[in-house]
Amino acid sequence: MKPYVILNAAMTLDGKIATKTGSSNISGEKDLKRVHELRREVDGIMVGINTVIADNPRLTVHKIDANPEDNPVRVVVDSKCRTPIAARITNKDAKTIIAGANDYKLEFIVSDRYANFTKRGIDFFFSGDKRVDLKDLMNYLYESGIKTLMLEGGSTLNFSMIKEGLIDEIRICVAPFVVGGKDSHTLFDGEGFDTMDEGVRLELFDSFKLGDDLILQYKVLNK
Ligand SMILES: NC(=O)C1=CN([C@@H]2O[C@H](COP(=O)(O)OP(=O)(O)OC[C@H]3O[C@@H](n4cnc5c(N)ncnc54)[C@H](O)[C@@H]3O)[C@@H](O)[C@H]2O)C=CC1
Ligand SMILES: Nc1nc(O)c(N)c(N[C@@H]2O[C@H](COP(=O)(O)O)[C@@H](O)[C@H]2O)n1
Repeated sequence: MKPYVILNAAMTLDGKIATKTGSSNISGEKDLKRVHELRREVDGIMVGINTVIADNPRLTVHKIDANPEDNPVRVVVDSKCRTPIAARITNKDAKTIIAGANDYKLEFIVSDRYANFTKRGIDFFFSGDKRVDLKDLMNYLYESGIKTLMLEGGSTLNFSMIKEGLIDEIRICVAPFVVGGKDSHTLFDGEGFDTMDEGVRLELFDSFKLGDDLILQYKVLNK
């Protein structure tokens, strides 16, 4: 079993979610409110470790009125358990689960870092050898009560999740500017598919303007 997974992201018209320097302020104010309403609705919110390092996100509901119990469980996909102890996702605002890979587990669980994390109430889940096994992780999250999960990037995790058939819905804010750059992050990076035929098919079910931005909402078809 797996949670219902909604990928939400903001990109420029040319498909970039961050520049090569990590600059990623893309959404307008109205879109950020939409994002936080979605955060309030879901049980969990998941990002890759590079997003934690680049953005130091809170991953809580903080741009609209909310109670602490509205915050989703925060999940970081972090094979080598590199999450900085001072990262905001380790604070007490919400529960946090760090998903690591088995090859790095033994060394990590005897470290002071592990003791510090567990003292802060952070939970760990290990699966896969060198990389987190995302199917296993989805099953674990579902069994832990996370029935709806918002995926908030970045590009590498987005691609692994869609390749594994784990994304059900995609909600994209397209902002009216371009930044270019072959080293910028796009909505899906990873290794990519070789041919267009292998591409994951989507069905647009809603689109609307929000402030200056355009919101596109798709169902994922061939999972
Ligand atoms: N505009 C937007 O909506 C958003 C933009 N971003 C941007 O995305 C950038 C970060 O993206 P990325 O560098 O691609 O990193 P990422 O955040 O996708 O993290 C990828 C890392 O996760 C780990 N990982 C472990 N198991 C994995 C698996 N099975 N599959 C994939 N990854 C696995 C690996 O260490 C991998 O390098 C940042 O600059 C951030 O600002 C991130 C979220 C939203
Ligand atoms: N929807 C959206 N629009 C943007 O313009 C963004 N840069 C992001 N980024 C995601 O939101 C995280 C920051 O969350 P907090 O406000 O700190 O809680 C960031 O890490 C990305 O996952 N999203």
